[in-house]
Amino acid sequence: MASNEKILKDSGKKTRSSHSDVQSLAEKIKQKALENMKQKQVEVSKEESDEDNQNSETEVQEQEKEPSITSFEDLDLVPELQATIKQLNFTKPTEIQAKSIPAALKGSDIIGIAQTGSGKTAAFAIPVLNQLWYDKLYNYCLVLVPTRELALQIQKTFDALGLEMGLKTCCVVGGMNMLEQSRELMKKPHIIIATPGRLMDHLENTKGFNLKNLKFLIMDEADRLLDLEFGPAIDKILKILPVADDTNGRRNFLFSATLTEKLNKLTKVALRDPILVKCNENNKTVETLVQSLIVVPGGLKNTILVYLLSEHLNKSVIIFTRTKSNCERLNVLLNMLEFKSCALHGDLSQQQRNGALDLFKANKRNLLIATDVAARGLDIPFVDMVINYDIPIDSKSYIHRVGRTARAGRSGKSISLVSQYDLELILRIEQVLGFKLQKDEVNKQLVLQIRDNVERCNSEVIMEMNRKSKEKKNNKKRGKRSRDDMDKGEK
Ligand SMILES: Nc1ncnc2c1ncn2[C@@H]1O[C@H](COP(=O)(O)OP(=O)(O)OP(=O)(O)O)[C@@H](O)[C@H]1O
Repeated sequence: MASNEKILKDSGKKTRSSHSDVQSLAEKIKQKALENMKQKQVEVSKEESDEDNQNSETEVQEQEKEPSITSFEDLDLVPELQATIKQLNFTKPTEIQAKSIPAALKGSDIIGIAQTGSGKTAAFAIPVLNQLWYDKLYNYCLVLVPTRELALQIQKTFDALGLEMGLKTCCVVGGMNMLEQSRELMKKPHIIIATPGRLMDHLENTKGFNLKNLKFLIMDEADRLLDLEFGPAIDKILKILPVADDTNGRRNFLFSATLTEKLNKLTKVALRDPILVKCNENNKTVETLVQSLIVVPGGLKNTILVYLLSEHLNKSVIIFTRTKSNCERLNVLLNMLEFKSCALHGDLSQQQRNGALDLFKANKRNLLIATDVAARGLDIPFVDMVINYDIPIDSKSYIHRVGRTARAGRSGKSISLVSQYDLELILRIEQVLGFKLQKDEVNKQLVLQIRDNVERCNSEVIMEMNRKSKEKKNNKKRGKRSRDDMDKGEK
């Protein structure tokens, strides 16, 4: 396992840069960003405030402030569900559960807004399963989510809560075998957890599959699903689903940590007099999360990351990057420096993605390097720390990323590596959070001493990655040429 001493020994070189230069450079960067900030009048999380300002036609009634129950026994749930709740050691309902489940059991649509790691999945799964016990219908509930990993995770939560009910669930996500999914859908599952694109594929192409029986539509990470990226698929799905306006119509639950009820896009979900349940709306992130930043002078980001990981050896850490190539590069670099890391990003096959997550969850790798595909929803109970190697471009991504730690009341830490180009983003995030992130200091001498060796390894990694991508391009060209020759041969 790498450590700063080991990396130091390998480098051998002494460095000459003075530390006060690094300090004064950081101050200069900060001043520059503040000037830019004032000059550009950067609005606080512009996309959120734009949505907030748009009038929404969705009339929402806010749930009373105090939760109406303090234990799951206060809820009129079927014994099979009470039993599995106990088996899962859910001793008492979280705030979002205590506030939203009673309203859901009474038949209301729900807009649930609560911090990351606060139990939103069970908040929607429990009322659905309780009603399913009476209705006993297949294709009963559709849960839409933005990522495949989150779909697989929510399926496990439903399976655990529905263990005593003979529940059948089906996960319909991209990157997995379409035919196998069709066969699973033909077995008439009660609960379908899906990403929008693949669900549309099945609705359009899988014979005999339809959602006419649908009684519940759940949108987890609803604000992400209502983003432009998912727009076409979501619109098509909503057009196909049974209408929500009559008394026996479809029920709707929308949940997220960063949903705002003023989203004018909510109207297309056709919510029926939804109850708005907001928990801790003033604190975007949980109190048990310690958040800080390190101002990184140019060219030192890789070194400071390695320094931090060496200072927190054996800790379970998720490192977020903005790009897949940074994700891949860091994974190769950290493994070269004898860290135990794995990568999770959208260019990997689903099998590779699932494999990386399983290795990390089983603590066979204590470092997971990921793009924002892993930012929302993933519930890995013992993540000690989140490091933003690249600062996310919007405050919502920041809130979801750091929310991968400090879950279910546990403590956690996040550190954001801030270069001179990121200071405006950080200032904007701090304005959304409502407080300044504390600034961590590093042992500059040690950082400067390991820099040469880290950067030498990094250059080797970049050369190797460039060689591989050239090889891949040449193979593609060769493949294309041989197909063209074959075509010519056939003519
Ligand atoms: N009542 C409860 N008591 C104890 N633990 C709970 C309870 N409800 C949920 N949990 C646990 O809390 C963790 C977080 O739950 P969940 O993933 O549903 O949070 P979330 O609010 O959906 O988070 P995110 O916003 O990141 O998606 C899970 O491990 C879950 O098993």
